[in-house]
Amino acid sequence: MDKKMQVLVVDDNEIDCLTTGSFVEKANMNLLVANDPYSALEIIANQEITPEIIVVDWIMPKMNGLELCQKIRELKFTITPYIIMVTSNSLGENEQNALDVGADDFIEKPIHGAIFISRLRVGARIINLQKKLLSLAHTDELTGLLNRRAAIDACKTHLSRLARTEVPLSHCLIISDIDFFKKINDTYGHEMGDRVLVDVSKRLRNSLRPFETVARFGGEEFLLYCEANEKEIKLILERMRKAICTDPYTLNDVSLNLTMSFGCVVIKQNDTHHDINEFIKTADSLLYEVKNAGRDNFKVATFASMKND
Ligand SMILES: Nc1nc2c(ncn2[C@@H]2O[C@H](COP(=O)(O)OP(=O)(O)OP(=O)(O)O)[C@@H](O)[C@H]2O)c(=O)[nH]1
Repeated sequence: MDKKMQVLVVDDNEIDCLTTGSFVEKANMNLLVANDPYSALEIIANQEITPEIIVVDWIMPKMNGLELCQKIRELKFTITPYIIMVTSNSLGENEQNALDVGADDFIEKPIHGAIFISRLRVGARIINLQKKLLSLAHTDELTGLLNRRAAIDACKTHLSRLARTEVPLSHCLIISDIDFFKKINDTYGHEMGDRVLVDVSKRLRNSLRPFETVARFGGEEFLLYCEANEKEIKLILERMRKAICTDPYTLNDVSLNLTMSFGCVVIKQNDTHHDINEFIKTADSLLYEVKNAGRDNFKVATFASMKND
């Protein structure tokens, strides 16, 4: 089931806030309340609960709704919130001003409950469309894994977390590639090749924890990112290698076995200022050492040791 839409109501008048809030709850949406624009900006900055629809009263002391709307539009969001401006001051010029500074909708006080709820639903439709687009832009259609662009974004997030942790930790970035994949396509056809890619994706995904990253990086190439030190990652990679090669891949009456090769760079806190592409390049060069040495194996090295090579 879809998660409830997060709606922030910003109004300095507590009674109006209660009335508007009751309509939000009637629309089966989750209500957040701010009695002044500064608290609203704090709630918006909170990473845990980003409001998706913001209902802003125009007339408020210190900062009015128009200014708040402008400030919100200067912020960066993954999903841009839908803003409904509310005012008792409904001259045509005001409506135009509100829309020009970035409001998506404009309604008059006193609020007509049923119409307001319908307008909240318009906002919810726009937010859901944005989510759908984002998911399409980030997902590999065949395997359902993150695609290359989303993988790079996810790695950047992991790296900035590593840079900020207080305990000494290390992370691992792995590039892995199915061995002789072209032969599978050539021998059994593209449909079997696709089936293999889907199955390999599942096996890789199941080998890491949910908060770690598994992405399809290219044709038969995958990027994985996890929290582990050198000793731990060797155990994880051996488990992964076995998960890939032990059970056969089947489609109709065809059943085949395959192997995979892995290059893994261990990243320490001191390395986090480097560009993500340097880590990817390093993992890739380790992968090609494995390919040249006969495949079906992994190679692990710290980023620092590879930089000094
Ligand atoms: N079925 C299928 N094949 C794909 C897809 N994307 C890429 N490929 C194929 O993957 C194959 C990759 O071949 P190569 O790069 O030569 O690699 P390989 O045969 O795995 O050889 P090594 O990596 O050296 O072990 C090519 O034949 C591509 O056409 C896809 O989405 N589906």
